[in-house]
Amino acid sequence: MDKVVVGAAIVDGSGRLLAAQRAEPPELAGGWELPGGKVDPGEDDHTALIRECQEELGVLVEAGEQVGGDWPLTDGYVLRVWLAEIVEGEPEAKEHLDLRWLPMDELYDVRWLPADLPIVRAVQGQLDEG
Ligand SMILES: Nc1nc2c([nH]c(=O)n2[C@H]2C[C@H](O)[C@@H](COP(=O)(O)OP(=O)(O)OP(=O)(O)O)O2)c(=O)[nH]1
Repeated sequence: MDKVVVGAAIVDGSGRLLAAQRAEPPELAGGWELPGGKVDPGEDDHTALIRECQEELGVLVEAGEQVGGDWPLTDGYVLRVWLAEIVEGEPEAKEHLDLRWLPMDELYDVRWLPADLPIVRAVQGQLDEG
């Protein structure tokens, strides 16, 4: 079975998407991603999503619609992504190099990790649909 990474497409009240810049490993450092991480053994996806946002950003999020299905990553991992909004706290880069709130017309101004590009396009499409 595929191993699962969960990611949060966190959107604020102005329709901006939160992008986070990876600090490690060296081959991914500097690239931008959606906050999230690996689902622990025995943990469900939703719990992992909430936990990772708490650990990485110090915020409580509420998950909404899923964005697509299983997005392929390397090494037998898949990435599952949900739209999310912050219900408590201000995001801080606790584990990332930097954070940026990207308005929809600046979505591609950061160097997204390769796996994330189609996901960001899907997020944009889903937000456009309303
Ligand atoms: N969180 C996240 N990971 C992504 C994205 N795109 C992408 O290719 N990945 C890859 C990078 C990593 O190889 C893997 C996630 O691992 P991670 O290092 O964030 O997981 P983790 O926080 O649980 O940390 P660890 O247990 O490996 O220390 O998925 C994304 O948008 N968000």
